Amino acid sequence: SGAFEEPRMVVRKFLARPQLEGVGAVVRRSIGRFELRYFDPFLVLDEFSVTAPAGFPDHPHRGFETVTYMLQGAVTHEDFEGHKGTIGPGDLQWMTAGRGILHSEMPAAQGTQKGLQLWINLSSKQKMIEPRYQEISSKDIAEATEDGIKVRVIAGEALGTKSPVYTRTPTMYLDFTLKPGAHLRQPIPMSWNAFVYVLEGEGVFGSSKSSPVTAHNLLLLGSGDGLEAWNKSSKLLRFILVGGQPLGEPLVQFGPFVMNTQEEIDQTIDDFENFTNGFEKARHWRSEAAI
Ligand SMILES: Nc1ccc(F)c(C(=O)c2c[nH]c3ncc(Cl)cc23)c1F
Ligand SMILES: [Fe+3]
Repeated sequence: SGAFEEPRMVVRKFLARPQLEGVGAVVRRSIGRFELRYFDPFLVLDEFSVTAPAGFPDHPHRGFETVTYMLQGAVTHEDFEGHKGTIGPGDLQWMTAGRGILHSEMPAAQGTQKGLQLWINLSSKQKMIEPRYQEISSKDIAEATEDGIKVRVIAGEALGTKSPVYTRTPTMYLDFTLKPGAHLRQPIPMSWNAFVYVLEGEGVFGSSKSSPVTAHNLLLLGSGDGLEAWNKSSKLLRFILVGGQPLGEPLVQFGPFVMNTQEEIDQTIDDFENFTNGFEKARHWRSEAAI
């Protein structure tokens, strides 16, 4: 197929550096750090690394979705509704917190567990919906290969392959591995915000003349109808391409509470402290994994 009408170029690049999060866990936060507070509709992208006894003990969420994708090892999650499970290597958990979740996310095995957690904002109309989970095991994740390119379709569509994940905020989330010499052309809806996060190797993005980008770098893409990428190195290149339809709504965030007005945040804090409006079961619940 021909090149794009308007190929998206890299407009900003951030190297995500390790910082502490949870209890003793380390995350490389790219979106959500001071210099890149919100990239509508995305609130946080954490590349996390956690070794027991560290972890993410009991904490709440309201008003958005968390997408946990394991790269190595496994994490056990359990919430105040009694929903419990283990997300293993390559598995996906798409959690719609909606009106409220209280849960823990702890290492499920010895050694270092690594993965990505993306926070996607919900529209004002959807912020107080019932919590929902979409969980897909690694073997069931839609995958396609073509011309030295392998894609695992977490959300959206690529190389003619679609993910079953329902995205309340329209989102694409693609995990690409390019062999040396491979060249990718991936369409992206014109109106969506999109970024690349490099996981492994080094890649050339946007223009074939731009300089190679290495792991742990987040690339904000400018406007356009698609992304071109090249692997001009001798090693494998692995990166995620994520795009989403901007919500264009006011944002007021207080840690893991993300609403549209200060009043809604005050109400949320009140709900969490008084166990109301979706936090009822937070009154007596503690995770078994509590340290
Ligand atoms: N303090 C605090 C406050 C709010 C949180 F949501 C969290 C938290 O749970 C995480 C933040 N990044 C993450 N990456 C991966 C995983 Cl599995 C969990 C998290 C946390 F730790
Ligand atoms: Fe969480």
